[in-house]
Amino acid sequence: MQRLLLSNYSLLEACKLAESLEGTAPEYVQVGSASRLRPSPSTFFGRGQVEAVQARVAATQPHRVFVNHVLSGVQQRNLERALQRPVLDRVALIIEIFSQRARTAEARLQVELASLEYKASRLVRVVDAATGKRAAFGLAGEASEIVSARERGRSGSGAGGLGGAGGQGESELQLQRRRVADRRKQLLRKLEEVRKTRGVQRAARRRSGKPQVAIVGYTNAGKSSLLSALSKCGEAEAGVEDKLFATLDPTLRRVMLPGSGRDVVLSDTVGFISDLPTQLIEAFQATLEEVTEADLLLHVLDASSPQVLQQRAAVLGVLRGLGVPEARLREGVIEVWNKMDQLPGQLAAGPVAGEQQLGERQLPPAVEALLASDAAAAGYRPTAVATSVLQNEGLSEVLAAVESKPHPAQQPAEMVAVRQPAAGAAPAPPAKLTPQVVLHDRANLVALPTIGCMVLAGLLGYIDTLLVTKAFIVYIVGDLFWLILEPKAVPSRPRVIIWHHAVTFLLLQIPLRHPQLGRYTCMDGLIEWNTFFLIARRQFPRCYRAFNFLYWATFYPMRLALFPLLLPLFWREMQNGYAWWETAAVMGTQVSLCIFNCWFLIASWTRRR
Ligand SMILES: Nc1nc2c(ncn2[C@@H]2O[C@H](COP(=O)(O)OP(=O)(O)OP(=O)(O)O)[C@@H](O)[C@H]2O)c(=O)[nH]1
Ligand SMILES: [Mg+2]
Repeated sequence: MQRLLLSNYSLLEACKLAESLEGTAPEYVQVGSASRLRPSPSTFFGRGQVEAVQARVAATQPHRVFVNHVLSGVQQRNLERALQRPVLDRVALIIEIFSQRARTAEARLQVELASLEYKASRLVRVVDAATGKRAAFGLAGEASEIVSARERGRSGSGAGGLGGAGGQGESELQLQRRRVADRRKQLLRKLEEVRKTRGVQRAARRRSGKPQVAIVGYTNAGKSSLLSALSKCGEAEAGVEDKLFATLDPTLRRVMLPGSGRDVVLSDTVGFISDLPTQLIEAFQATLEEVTEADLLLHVLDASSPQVLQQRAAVLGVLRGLGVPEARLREGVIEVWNKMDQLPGQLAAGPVAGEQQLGERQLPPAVEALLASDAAAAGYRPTAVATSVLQNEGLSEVLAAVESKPHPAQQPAEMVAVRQPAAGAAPAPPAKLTPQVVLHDRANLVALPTIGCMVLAGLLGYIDTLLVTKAFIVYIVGDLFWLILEPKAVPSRPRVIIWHHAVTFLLLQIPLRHPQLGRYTCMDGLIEWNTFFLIARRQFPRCYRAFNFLYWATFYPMRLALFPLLLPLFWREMQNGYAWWETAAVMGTQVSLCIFNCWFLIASWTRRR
């Protein structure tokens, strides 16, 4: 069993945080009040306070010590030396809780990135005094690998001499740094895929015209409970749990507004906390984009918490830090003052801070104070609703408040672009799915597999390749005219695609005259499967990963291997008594298609980057 010690900062929350670590039964020591602490740069606590903790550590023999502040690397290392135990600061503890909660691959990636960023900033050795071994802190396992090379060098100097050990130490530090940097790059790449997938899914939801409403708030305020109650999905499904950071992945549910019958999409995401580690915010960009991209925010507050005002300020701070515009904070936020049932004798559920209702009801002192301060500050005047999700009260008021908010006019789909990415991450592609594109895509989702199957059947000898050539020509001519008449039917570069179709049309004329060439043009036709995966990837965002994989798995062998391979095959065939202009047409068009494929590859890569 682990026991932890902590200093006072916000004791209640600190205890909850420490208890949130699975398998922890913490013991608390208060070494000073936050207001009176003047942090020492070397050990954070003053000498007397360190001695008090040392005495307590000697008496209780905890495995680790948790200090409920953000410590510098030096402070952490010196405290570890003084206490002879691993010391977790607030950031490390929160990251560790996140890592224990992470269930999905996406959450694990994000937590790993956060912990890597944290560790990269403090490559220090952590020693378990009890065993004398290096001990993991923060995230189990990995942390123990990252040790201070300078420390190593020093400890090795007794045996091996200063110079040699120091040099070895430095190179080891560099090695560790490089490993961290390599892994970081890898994680960023994977997370970029996640962001892209989410961006595409969001764009698809936007096209459906449903306003996006994100539930935000301090951890444990009741966000998932609200989602569960409004969407009538089960609590387990919504991830309701009485622990901090129970929710890490976004959960989306459709909810119908009773007045208009209109649907909105509600998303529940990770909860916030004061001093939320910046590493976590940056790593959770993919998840937090559900918040920054939302049309409306439902800010859930735990009205029963004595810290509710600080929590509210912390959440607003995080939202601002995420880049949510001030205008959205002023106009696009509904505050849900939850857990009203825990305030003895307090108000019945209902609006508490609508402009007319101010002061008309018996408000909890916290809300009173808030309204007074907001009135003084002027400007930030959210609609507020009091609820007790547990007792099913105030929910219809929440929906009415959502309904009353003007939703931003729907932007044209081509304007919908994913916002600025996290530092170091690549931008996701804009979603350019106009109705013209959607219609054209849908037609192709039927036509392309049909042509693809005919081509396969022709190659396997089940149907005449002349028939395949004719069907192929019908498709190419149809699509060519479609694009000439409506160039906006494709997301980009219609002229290049028109040129491609014209070249293909020309190539297909020769097997019409010489059916023996049909099997080669059938091979060319296999490419339509690749085009099908490209369009399916765009049109079925839920299956983005699968279609993306199939797209790239067929791209290289077909476009970059098969097409050039057909050049010598065509050439050999054309030696058997064809007119010179037929040879020139076949070779010229096939070379053009190879060039088109190279261009296509470069364009795809450029877009990815
Ligand atoms: N008394 C009371 N408890 C509530 C109310 N709403 C939610 N809870 C409880 O508060 C606890 C936390 O609820 P969640 O919905 O999981 O909170 P959350 O904000 O999603 O928490 P995280 O995902 O961990 O950030 C659960 O035990 C709920 O049953 C309420 O209106 N009154
Ligand atoms: Mg939750």
